Amino acid sequence: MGRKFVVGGNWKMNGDKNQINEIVNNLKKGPLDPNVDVVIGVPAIYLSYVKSIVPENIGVAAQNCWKVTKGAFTGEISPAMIKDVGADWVILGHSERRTIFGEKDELVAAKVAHALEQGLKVIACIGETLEEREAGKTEEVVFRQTKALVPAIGSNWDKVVLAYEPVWAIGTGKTATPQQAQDVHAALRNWLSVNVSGDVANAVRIQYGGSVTGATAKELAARPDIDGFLVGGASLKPEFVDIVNATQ
Ligand SMILES: O=C[C@H](O)COP(=O)(O)O
Repeated sequence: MGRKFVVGGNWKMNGDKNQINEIVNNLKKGPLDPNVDVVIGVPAIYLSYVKSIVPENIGVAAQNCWKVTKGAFTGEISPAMIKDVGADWVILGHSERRTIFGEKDELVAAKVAHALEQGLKVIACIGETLEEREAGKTEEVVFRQTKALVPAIGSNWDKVVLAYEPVWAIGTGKTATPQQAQDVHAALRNWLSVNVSGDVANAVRIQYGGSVTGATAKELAARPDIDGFLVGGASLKPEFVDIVNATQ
């Protein structure tokens, strides 16, 4: 069976109730391809609100969480809390968490392990910086980031979506070419077949993220190892529907 296309909208730190109503109304209007999994990553403070207005067929994700259930961690939220308000996904290891907030591979892995243990599904992000790409280190970097996740994921690969997001393409308007993205996705799948298993490599969905728009989505989606997108800026706009429907 083929891999089901999965499109995430990562709103980042954007939106207020008015804008959220507009985005959700637009998603309701769609129409959204029923053969695509859609997940929206919303600011933590709006998780409950979004859950109360969004149709059941759209998944809701937190954009981060901490690595234990509860305790003295001011400002953090736990996977248990995310589940308690009805959301069942979390985005972890986003490059903005890694670069702005200094999250290292080990911390991302600990968060992934705990989120999975608590029953959340995880969009785990990896990707190289421009400097790393120009130094020819793209594969080295994404393999290192993925390797750190392997023990954290264990036998839960069916609850994980990998998001390959080259940092130089995020929010820059500079989308990776379909071939650049396909090459990294194929290399990742090959790495997984050698280091995890052939079954996991075949089944895991790998999203591309980085300046995806309604105009660029179709060509990217046509590549064999691109199984969906993680969309930032365009997920706040009506064109998100076109991105969801890119395989039609
Ligand atoms: O999580 C989404 C990515 O950071 C992509 O963001 P962008 O589509 O605004 O480039």
